[in-house]
Amino acid sequence: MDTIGIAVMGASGRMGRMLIETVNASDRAHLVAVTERPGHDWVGSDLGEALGGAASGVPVVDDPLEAIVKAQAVIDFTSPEATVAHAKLTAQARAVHVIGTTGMSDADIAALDACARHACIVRAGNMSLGVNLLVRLTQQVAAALDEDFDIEVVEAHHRHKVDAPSGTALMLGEAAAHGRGVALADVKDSGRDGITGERRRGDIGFSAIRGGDVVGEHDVIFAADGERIVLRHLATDRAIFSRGALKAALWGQGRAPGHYSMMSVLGLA
Ligand SMILES: NC(=O)C1=CN([C@@H]2O[C@H](COP(=O)(O)OP(=O)(O)OC[C@H]3O[C@@H](n4cnc5c(N)ncnc54)[C@H](OP(=O)(O)O)[C@@H]3O)[C@@H](O)[C@H]2O)C=CC1
Ligand SMILES: O=C(O)C1=N[C@H](C(=O)O)C[C@H](O)C1
Repeated sequence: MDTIGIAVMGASGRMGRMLIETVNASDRAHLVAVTERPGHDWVGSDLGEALGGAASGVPVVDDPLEAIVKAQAVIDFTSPEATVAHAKLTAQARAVHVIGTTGMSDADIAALDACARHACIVRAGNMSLGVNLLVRLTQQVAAALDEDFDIEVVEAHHRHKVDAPSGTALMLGEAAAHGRGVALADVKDSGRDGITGERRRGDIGFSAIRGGDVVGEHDVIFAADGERIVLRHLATDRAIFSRGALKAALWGQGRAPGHYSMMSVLGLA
């Protein structure tokens, strides 16, 4: 069977390392190059040796274009700034761009939309099957309940995470808002502190916990007088994200240009 060539951006990161393991274990894909920032210790090395093992023949480069031109799919869990820069190059190369990076601004997303006119982008704040199913369930529950049920999204992550609310929490909030037929921007309440006043009816609240090595935990709470429904996802292994990303890279092959989500990849759209 033919395998597709993958470039992993940000190879030494928590997700970069996980993606390398997942691609190396796959019989449907192989690594062609990986990137790191200019000045990083690994740049100029063989990836296998950088990881402390045998030579792999896969170079670690600091020029994203050098990696992208070799690849049929680029998997990118880096930073918003880097991801937008990569998207422009990936669109020129007409490669599939799988984006897991979170913390994107509206301007970043508009830039990705422009790139998606030329190439297939699959982007999701969470690439796991379980979370994407939870997104669908959240929308259904929100649609079935009225505003007597207050919706709160609570998330927990490791101490190194730099953005809040998490990309997943925002996906869940969007799904709840969609189920209710409102725009999240109109009802979003994040970062409560001090004398906040009473909760506004219909708001969707967000709380973020940061600590230790928590991989990712999300609760969607529907709280009414006398009862509460809690929908929960617990991630215990980053492989759930990298397996989803590889699935998206394969799904995107030969796909028309567009800005797709994991819901399409998983058949949940
Ligand atoms: N959608 C999903 O399913 C998931 C999404 N994520 C998201 O993925 C992103 C990364 O998470 P995580 O792996 O934990 O973070 P890390 O900080 O561990 O990894 C990010 C890596 O990207 C590198 N990087 C940054 N800019 C560049 C650049 N210009 N060129 C090459 N490499 C670059 C970083 O290098 P340096 O350290 O030098 O800055 C680092 O090695 C986050 O936005 C996170 O929220 C995480 C898990 C699942
Ligand atoms: O930064 C992380 O680690 C994670 N980020 C994603 C998010 O922002 O939701 C997905 C997952 O929860 C892990």
